[in-house]
Amino acid sequence: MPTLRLALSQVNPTVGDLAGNAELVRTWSRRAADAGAQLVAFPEMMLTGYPVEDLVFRRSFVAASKAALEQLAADLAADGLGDLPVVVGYLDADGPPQVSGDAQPGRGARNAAALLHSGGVVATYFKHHLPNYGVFDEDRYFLPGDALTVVRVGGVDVALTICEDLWQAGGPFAVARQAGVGLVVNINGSPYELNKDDIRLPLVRRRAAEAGATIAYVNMIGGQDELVFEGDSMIVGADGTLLTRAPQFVEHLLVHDVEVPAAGEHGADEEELADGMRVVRRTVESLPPAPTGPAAAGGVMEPVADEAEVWQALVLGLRDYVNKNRFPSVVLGLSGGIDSAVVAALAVDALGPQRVVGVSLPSQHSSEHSRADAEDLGKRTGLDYRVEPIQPMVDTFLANMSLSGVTVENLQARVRGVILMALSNQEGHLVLTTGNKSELAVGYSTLYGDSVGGFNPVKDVWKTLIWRLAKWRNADAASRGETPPIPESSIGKPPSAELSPGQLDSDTLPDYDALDPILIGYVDGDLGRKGLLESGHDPAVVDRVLRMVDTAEYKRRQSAPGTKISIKAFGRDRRLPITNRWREQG
Ligand SMILES: Nc1ncnc2c1ncn2[C@@H]1O[C@H](COP(=O)(O)OP(=O)(O)OC[C@H]2O[C@@H]([n+]3cccc(C(=O)O)c3)[C@H](O)[C@@H]2O)[C@@H](O)[C@H]1O
Ligand SMILES: Nc1ncnc2c1ncn2[C@@H]1O[C@H](COP(=O)(O)OP(=O)(O)OP(=O)(O)O)[C@@H](O)[C@H]1O
Ligand SMILES: NC(=O)CC[C@H](N)C(=O)O
Repeated sequence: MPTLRLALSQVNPTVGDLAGNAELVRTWSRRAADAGAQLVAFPEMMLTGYPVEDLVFRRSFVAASKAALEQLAADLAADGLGDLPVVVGYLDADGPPQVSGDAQPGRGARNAAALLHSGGVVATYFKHHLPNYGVFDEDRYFLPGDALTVVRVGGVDVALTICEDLWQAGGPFAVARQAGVGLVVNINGSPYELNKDDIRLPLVRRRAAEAGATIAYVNMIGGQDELVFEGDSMIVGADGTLLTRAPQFVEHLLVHDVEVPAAGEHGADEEELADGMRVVRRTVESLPPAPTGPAAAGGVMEPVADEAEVWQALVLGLRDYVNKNRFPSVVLGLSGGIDSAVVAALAVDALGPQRVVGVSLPSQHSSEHSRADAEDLGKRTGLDYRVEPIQPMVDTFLANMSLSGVTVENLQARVRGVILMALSNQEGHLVLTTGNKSELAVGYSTLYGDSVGGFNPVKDVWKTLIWRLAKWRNADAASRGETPPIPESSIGKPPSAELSPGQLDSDTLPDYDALDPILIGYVDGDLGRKGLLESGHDPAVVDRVLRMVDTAEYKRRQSAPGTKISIKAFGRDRRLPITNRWREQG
């Protein structure tokens, strides 16, 4: 059987940066060539970044993507890489003009892959299965392709496929079997969700069986607004053997020698096969010489603990949001509580302590331990720690307006928000907001107060998971002989907003140990009241919690973006009307 040395480039593109992304392809193709690769693959929509959303409707953007692809092919040849087949994702269009005012906006646009060789585009493939659920809206943007592209590379038939093609049975992988291909390259923009890697491997195995071929799966890494991509690139043999698997959340060149059956008789250039799909065949004439030595061992990355995985996802999501939007630094309020402590530790891991400003904003209700814990966090992490007392400003409001009760509670949170935004305007920091998913679910935050900010690293993290993350991060530091970043007393103390004397979260909310399972069932699991009661929850608590969730939609709709880590994050994953009289019954 012929052996082909594959290189999968698990890289971090930036949406809209066509020149920068093309440069990444050139750099990583050079690395692949230096490693002796005979075919290198890059992720879905590599040239444009992913997802590009309504940029698809910009004719100028589509034209720029196509031009960048042609230019890239020429540049690779000029770099001396003309012999190396390079598979790269990009945005194409072969339909009528795209204007968002059209009856069918975006029709004609294609989520495409190209194989570049000898200075040109040898073959293109258009994604067949378009995901249109959860965070994906690809029916809004793209037309599905109806042809499987098969390229003969060094005596092996290689089929090109894109992400969702792998998630559905039938279509390209079934056609690949009929076409007798030896290898299917699948390029991805598959966003992270906790435990998705456990689904991905069996899925790739199923498709290997369906196609009767080796599968080379390459996924991007990096943050893009609310999504973070983890990589998890891998190669699985036709018999389901996991041959190699890349680490998550880091750029990586996965190089592996695969033995693939030699291609048979060359079929017709175009023929109709199963599922109404055609096969289009192309040939790459020359290849880099077969490598003399073995490929450096790619290895098989073992899964890590859930907390470690989520921590890495949150760090990368935050780092890329800050850096790709070109913020020099971030600022957040440090209350001495667990949420702001975890966000500060994430920010320090993402950006380094010199790019994180933490501000203690004490009022007359702030306890001594809160101030001390905030200061202790500052010392442990080395961030830029500051103190800005808010009581004089709150008192000025109260001297000029007659306010009482919750209004005064919210006033304190809002004065803090004003101060953080002032520091942002004055010094250029991005404000991080710290509300966890449980608080967002029940609306336990002050609009334009503690919810103020441009990005929320823990938006999709349930409160009970916040505690687990804090404990894991501290233990991880201790195991390396480092100072744990989060003060133990911030982890142990009962949660409190400290907006009125002796206030505790438990005055208003059920304990988080009782609250979170109900919220997880209702939000992540889409259970109704009946389903929640069948799961054994107290009916009175369920009714109270569901009401809080339903009536807090207006707060969530105005909330800052934050990294998705769960199966259903607030935002695009869960779209509900704000004006809504429907309440769960019986
Ligand atoms: N449907 C709708 N569409 C648009 N806006 C709507 C609305 N319904 C109310 N509103 C507006 O929202 C206002 C009420 O919201 P808001 O001003 O936020 O105030 P509200 O939700 O009444 O109070 C905030 C609660 O969060 C607690 N809190 C605050 C800060 C931090 C923490 C924490 O521990 O993390 C907890 C605080 O103790 C208090 O119980 C209304 O006065 C109205 O202006
Ligand atoms: N005294 C304070 N000094 C600085 N920031 C504060 C202070 N109090 C609240 N904040 C900010 O407002 C956010 C909401 O905090 P709050 O104490 O009201 O409840 P929380 O959701 O339990 O958060 P945490 O666990 O961080 O205390 C905090 O995470 C912090 O960013
Ligand atoms: N870009 C895509 O087609 C992604 C869809 C796929 N179900 C995934 O999450 O991996």
